[in-house]
Amino acid sequence: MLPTVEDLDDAVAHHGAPGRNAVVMTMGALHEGHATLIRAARERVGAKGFVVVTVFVNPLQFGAGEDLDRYPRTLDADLELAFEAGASAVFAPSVDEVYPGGEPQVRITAGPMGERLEGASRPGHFDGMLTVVAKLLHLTAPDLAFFGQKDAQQLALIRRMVEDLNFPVEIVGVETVRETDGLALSSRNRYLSAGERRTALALSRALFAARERLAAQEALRARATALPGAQGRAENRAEALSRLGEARAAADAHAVAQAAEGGAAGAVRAAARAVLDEAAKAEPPLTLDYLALVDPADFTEVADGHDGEAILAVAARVGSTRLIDNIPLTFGAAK
Ligand SMILES: Nc1ncnc2c1ncn2[C@@H]1O[C@H](COP(=O)(O)OP(=O)(O)OP(=O)(O)O)[C@@H](O)[C@H]1O
Ligand SMILES: CC(C)(CO)[C@@H](O)C(=O)[O-]
Ligand code: BAL
Repeated sequence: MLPTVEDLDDAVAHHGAPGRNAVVMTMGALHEGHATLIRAARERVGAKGFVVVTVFVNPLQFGAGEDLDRYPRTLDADLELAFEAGASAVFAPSVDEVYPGGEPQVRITAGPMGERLEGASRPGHFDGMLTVVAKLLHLTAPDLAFFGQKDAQQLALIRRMVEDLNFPVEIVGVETVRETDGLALSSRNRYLSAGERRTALALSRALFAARERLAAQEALRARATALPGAQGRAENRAEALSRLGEARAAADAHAVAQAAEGGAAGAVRAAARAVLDEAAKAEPPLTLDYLALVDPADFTEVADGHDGEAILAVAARVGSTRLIDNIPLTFGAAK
């Protein structure tokens, strides 16, 4: 375990493997999601590579009234999990070690993407996050840095910072790790009572319902497009289905028109919202912060006729715990 920058420098100088240095940054309270990141890093750099795991609860990215003080700190268990998963070293500095002059005067600004969704709910969060990520990239000097897609907007902003400011590092995204019932692993899940956890399952259920709705819309679209006389406008496809006398198809005519015209985005949002609306009536209830279907490049809301990649992202509060989740979706795959 390395508590100081000097220890870290020393370890990188003596044990670092040029071209095969990796970092996994965390705020501790490690779980299987973190272990997956560490394993992915070890796999990429090989047995002779050097994998540093950082454990640091960064005050800069917490707003007033957020959970900085109660954020779980479990260093002994973290060390065990990190080394078990393949870490070469764990850098776990104090706040004074990272910010010896107090809060930094100069910071990274996340820009417009950092003001949307998580940024709108947590003003200043992404500036604080990018500032510490920039510092930790300088201190650990990695060739590769691994981040989870569970924090999709964070990952997109880090990629953007690295591109915009020419950081010499490859950013690797790792798929979200979930419990068997769908709940995305998160250190903040520890705050949940059994009842709150039941309600919190609505986040992943909403995302999965949306994914299923999209698959159904895409299947309908493929079928409608393949019908004779169905070329051209969406209504032609709907009529072509009806002409065939298919009761189901006739009933679906509107959905076909919607799907063929690219109205799938609305249907996808509605499917997720229905699950979240139900959870808002549960005991304890879920309070929705946002549900958004966004372009992965800039996190702006996608238009109704969107084709290509999108991210469906959700944030909600259950009791005093705020949770986020998201899934990637591909629109127009059935063309
Ligand atoms: N379920 C998960 N699957 C994949 N990566 C994850 C998962 N949870 C966290 N990570 C990733 O681990 C890294 C460290 O995240 P962090 O320490 O904040 O954990 P967390 O569980 O997301 O905590 P929190 O509850 O505070 O959001 C980030 O890159 C994050 O995206
Ligand atoms: C990237 C990070 C370690 C920066 O503090 C944090 O935001 C996190 O754990 O996702
Ligand atoms: N996992 C993102 C870090 C945060 O919530 O502050």
